[in-house]
Amino acid sequence: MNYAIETENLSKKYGESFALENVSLHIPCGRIYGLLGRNGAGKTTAMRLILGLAAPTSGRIKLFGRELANSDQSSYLRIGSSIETPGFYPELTAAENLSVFARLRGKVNKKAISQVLDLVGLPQNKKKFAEYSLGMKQRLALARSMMHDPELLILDEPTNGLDPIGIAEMRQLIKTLSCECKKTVLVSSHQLSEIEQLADWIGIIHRGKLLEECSYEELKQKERSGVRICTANRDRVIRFLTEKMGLEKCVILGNNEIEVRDQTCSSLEINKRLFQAGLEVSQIWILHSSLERHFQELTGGEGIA
Ligand SMILES: Nc1ncnc2c1ncn2[C@@H]1O[C@H](COP(=O)(O)OP(=O)(O)OP(=O)(O)O)[C@@H](O)[C@H]1O
Repeated sequence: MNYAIETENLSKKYGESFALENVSLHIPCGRIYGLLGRNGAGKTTAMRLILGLAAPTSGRIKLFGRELANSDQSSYLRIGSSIETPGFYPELTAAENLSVFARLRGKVNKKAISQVLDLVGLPQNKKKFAEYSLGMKQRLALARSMMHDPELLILDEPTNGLDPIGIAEMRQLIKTLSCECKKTVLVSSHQLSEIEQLADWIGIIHRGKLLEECSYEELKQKERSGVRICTANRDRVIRFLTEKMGLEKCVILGNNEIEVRDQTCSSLEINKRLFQAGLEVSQIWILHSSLERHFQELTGGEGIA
């Protein structure tokens, strides 16, 4: 597989603390890669290191298959990014703002500005940036990162602060950029549902460490089901399940609740055996585990968002 970005044991220390510790990322070309983690997990730090905005403490970064070397910054020209809160001039319109940033890059292509504003769905009118809604500001930030038609987009929490409709629109826009414009996208979020609906590849980062990296399909396979039992005889039921039925993965959830994560036995069978043993069950139901629980397990119970 070809990777747009590869990092090898990338670490960043601030004082004595690791913001990022031995993180090896693999972002496949042409895909949407979601970097998922709680606030402070290290997502922005990873992106800043990849973009050369901060120097790693140790580790290596490859962009488009080439090791980043101080003398050669050409790979950065192939990247567009929107990281942290991008600054715009409040008294200028969207097109005027983009024109200023284009000038900083060396050339102003009015057609490209107009095209990119169309692409992100921003009207080309006299409205000033100061009068923009948050959603429009986010779109303009995306437009700015796209102006030079980069192959790779690095977007730090692009849906932050947006309402549900704005989130859905931004998601659709990113998908269009990937599917129709063939861009590689690295996008971060602390929202599990967001990444779940957007990304083809997912990296889960927690306290500076990459806990898991896999395709969306692989992650989906980790969803598993179980059986939840509500009973006043919790301790007797759990003894029966483990000793008499040989079910190993039984977890106490509360005073009256048990979860059987062992999938060797159906809920029907469990119910029947408990009934035959005279153990009263007030409720029993099949549980389809969500990815959220998988993450909770990965992060030692903390969950994602
Ligand atoms: N310049 C800095 N100096 C000191 N500590 C920093 C600096 N930048 C980040 N950190 C610390 O590194 C850790 C990771 O921060 P980072 O911003 O990368 O997390 P994040 O996953 O992007 O979080 P958020 O979703 O809140 O933006 C945090 O503990 C943060 O306080």
